[in-house]
Amino acid sequence: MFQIQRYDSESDSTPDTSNTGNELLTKINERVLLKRKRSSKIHEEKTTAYVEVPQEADEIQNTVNENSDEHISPRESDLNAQGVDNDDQDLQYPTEDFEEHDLLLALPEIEQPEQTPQEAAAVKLLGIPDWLAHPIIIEPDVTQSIDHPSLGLSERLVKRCKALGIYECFAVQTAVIPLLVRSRSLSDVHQSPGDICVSAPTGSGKTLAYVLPIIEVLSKRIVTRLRALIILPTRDLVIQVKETFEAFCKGTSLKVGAVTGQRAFVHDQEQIVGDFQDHRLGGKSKVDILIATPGRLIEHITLTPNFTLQHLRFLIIDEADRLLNQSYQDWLMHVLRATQAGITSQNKKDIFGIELDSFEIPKNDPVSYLLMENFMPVPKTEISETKVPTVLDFEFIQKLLFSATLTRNPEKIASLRLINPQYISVQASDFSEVEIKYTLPSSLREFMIVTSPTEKPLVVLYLLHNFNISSALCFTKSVDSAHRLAKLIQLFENMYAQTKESISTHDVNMDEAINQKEENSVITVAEYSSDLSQERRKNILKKFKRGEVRLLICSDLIARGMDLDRVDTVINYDVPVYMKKYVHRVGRTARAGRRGDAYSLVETQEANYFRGMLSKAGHMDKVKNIKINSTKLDPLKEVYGKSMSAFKDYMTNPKPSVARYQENVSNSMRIANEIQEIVLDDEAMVE
Ligand SMILES: Nc1ncnc2c1ncn2[C@@H]1O[C@H](COP(=O)(O)OP(=O)(O)OP(=O)(O)O)[C@@H](O)[C@H]1O
Repeated sequence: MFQIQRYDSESDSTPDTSNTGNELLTKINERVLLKRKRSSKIHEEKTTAYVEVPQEADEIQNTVNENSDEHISPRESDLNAQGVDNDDQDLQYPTEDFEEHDLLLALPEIEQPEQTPQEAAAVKLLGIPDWLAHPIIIEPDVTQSIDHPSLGLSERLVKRCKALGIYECFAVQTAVIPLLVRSRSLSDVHQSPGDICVSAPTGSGKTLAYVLPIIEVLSKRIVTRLRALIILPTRDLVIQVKETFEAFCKGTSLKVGAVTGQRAFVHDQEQIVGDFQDHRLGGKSKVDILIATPGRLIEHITLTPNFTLQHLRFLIIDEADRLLNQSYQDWLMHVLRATQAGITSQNKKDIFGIELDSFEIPKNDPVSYLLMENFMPVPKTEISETKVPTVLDFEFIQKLLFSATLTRNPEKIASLRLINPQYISVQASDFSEVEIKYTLPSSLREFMIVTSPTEKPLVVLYLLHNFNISSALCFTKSVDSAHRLAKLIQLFENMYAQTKESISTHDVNMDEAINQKEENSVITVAEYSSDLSQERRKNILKKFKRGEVRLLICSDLIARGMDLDRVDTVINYDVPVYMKKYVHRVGRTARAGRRGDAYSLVETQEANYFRGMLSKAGHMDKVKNIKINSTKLDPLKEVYGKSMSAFKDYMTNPKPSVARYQENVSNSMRIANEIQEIVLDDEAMVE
């Protein structure tokens, strides 16, 4: 065994030639150096082939090449003579380079310069920040009685919860509610309340985890100001969350508003701002809590006079990973800027055209706590207690991110400028790193059925008629397929109903079947997609919730966040290409601890990909393979054949309403394709 010795400039000046260790070390160093030189030369050649080299650099390069002989290092010629690394012989280097590199060889002892804060921040950005890498793990079965003092909920709110059937807090609520309610009474007003990222499975109760504490904290307020803003990706979700807030706000004076692109802009304005002639930022807010989609929100920030986010106490980004992946993601920058309060918001002048007074100071909300505090001692309210005017204005806003598949992309997280963040993750503590990303409800059973494309509708019908399904969602890959499948199943059910009434299948009247209303079917089916008006969608959801519609055939519009508590089964008619989408779709069942089943119909050629996707997510062993023997489908085949003919008839001989539908389909297909591309991009970024 030879000894490795320190090699430094001093020992180099007085080399001990008798020391074989040092000789070896010298050789090693020189070989390393030659290799390094070779690779840098190769790299140089590669780069010069593509990159325009500045003239100066070109000249240096030429000089080196012209005088190459003079630049052969003495040590290199020695090595050449010894036959070491013959393949390096064609390389020649300037001597100065050797000297420069000598100190960096085999046993370097270089003093590391201290990282500047900027460098440290940049390094941090490259990897997952520590707080995100080490979540606070909450076991899914942790619960707490709703009136337990640790939650800090008032008697009034506890009573309201009980009236609405909430007696215990779920795990995510047990963890998050005390953090938010307690921060209200922090005695140290110089400390920011701290932002929170929450990842918890679908249906685990994330909505109430922010609804209850927001109501609790804000119900102490005296004047109406916009203090809580909840941002969601779709209109349907905005409506759903608004309804939840309204239900729990009952009995308080809190006012809840919602803005989406659904209604006229002026209607929105009238709903949220009392007076937009007289400039008093926020002074005339009509709402305490606003729920919005990002697009319409930005419109209000830019175009609605007196609409301000300066009073915000809570900023909630629900379905955060979806929102942060939106292609029009700069909404976030606008929102964060708009939250900047008072005299530091000079930049708002340029961005939003804020009016300035004669001293070049932006005209402020005359009752803004922050502004008044600059001139006089102002009484603190419970709500303003935690507000800390600091260099970064948005520090006194508590930001909360919620998702079942929270992004761990550091760049996205950085864009939120989180302050003292905590990451709370609801999952079994023995879960692996992969599973942290995709935690599914434990009450969910998952199955896959490998089948041919032509048998898929029959398999759906077989499941519906044999698997004791009372309320199901069936996901297709596009709006168009949702419509076609819904029509086909409706026709089948109408004909099936007729055969049930013991009319011979030969007597089935196709026209009658086509015109029959869905109520006459054995299983009532409806389509739910972005093709339908908001009003129609609302009605369909109502019917579904009442049990009047048993099967909803839908596009991915409903895949995220929608809470339909009756759903006992999810069918993936077309399997999703991304795991994230799979998680959200199957998460429409098995909610709030109830049981639920998910069936994925996988076409033979998709099977490998689908299995690969599940294995990559560490989820393969959770999905059971079931086989449906073709003979089991036989009893359905006769009626199915007839309904198929009726369906073809329906598609090829368009009645006026069908013609309208076909026109709609081609329009919506075009739009859907465009959207699909954006969505695919977004999802791909996440995967
Ligand atoms: N403490 C509770 N007790 C009983 N039911 C609850 C409780 N908390 C929430 N729920 C119910 O559980 C269902 C799912 O809740 P919620 O929609 O908030 O889930 P989620 O975690 O947001 O799911 P997703 O990720 O799919 O959006 C809702 O119907 C809700 O009313």
